[in-house]
Amino acid sequence: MIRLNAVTKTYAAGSSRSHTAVDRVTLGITGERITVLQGPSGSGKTTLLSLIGGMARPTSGRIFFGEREITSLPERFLAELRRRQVGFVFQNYHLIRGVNVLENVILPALPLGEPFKAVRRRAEELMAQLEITRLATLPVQHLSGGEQQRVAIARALINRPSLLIADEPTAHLDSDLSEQFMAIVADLKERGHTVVIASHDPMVCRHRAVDTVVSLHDGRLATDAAVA
Ligand SMILES: Nc1ncnc2c1ncn2[C@@H]1O[C@H](COP(=O)(O)OP(=O)(O)OP(=O)(O)O)[C@@H](O)[C@H]1O
Repeated sequence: MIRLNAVTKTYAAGSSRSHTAVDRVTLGITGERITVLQGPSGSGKTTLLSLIGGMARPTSGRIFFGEREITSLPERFLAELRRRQVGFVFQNYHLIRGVNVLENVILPALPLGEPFKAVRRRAEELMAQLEITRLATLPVQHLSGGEQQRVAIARALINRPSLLIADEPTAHLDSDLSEQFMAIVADLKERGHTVVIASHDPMVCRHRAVDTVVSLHDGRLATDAAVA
């Protein structure tokens, strides 16, 4: 479903602060699978996720989303692709402060014009699965880190994205909720979605639903091992 061909991302290219975060990575992420990116802090996991999800452009190399090359698509097309096809769970959540939990979950669905009742029902189902129903009317800034993380997960799933990207999604969850997150993504996979997770969490890397673990070191791919 997603192919990266010799993709490099250099921040501040051409300046004295230039830093290559992703270095000539060639990677195929096939549909209906869960892929985990692992690697030490600073190895380029977040940068690689943002390239895969069309949030960042490579300095060189080519990226294909399905049959479509997205390497140099104009921003408005990339934004449309992200809105319709990609759900993101960011490391620091990116929730909208001053807006309650239910509204945060529902907001990404509004520009797509689906009947509000259907969106609300789906939001309520996701919130029940993630055990945040009782928080629905609270402003997000009143929540703990783990609660905010679960809101971010529900929000990422509201548009039923074909690709879910999650950056350290279990970092603030206890083991039960981490298992719950993995059960949700395993279910997404069964329903034909593709999931890419960056994680240090051994439970995530070894989870039975994970198909592929990709290791990054200094922006380079180290291994691409199938998980039994
Ligand atoms: N916007 C930026 N400008 C300059 N350098 C950056 C930028 N974003 C990331 N980097 C650098 O690129 C390298 C890779 O960062 P990245 O966040 O992709 O790593 P990571 O593996 O996700 O790390 P962590 O596990 O700590 O989140 C790091 O050395 C980081 O300092």
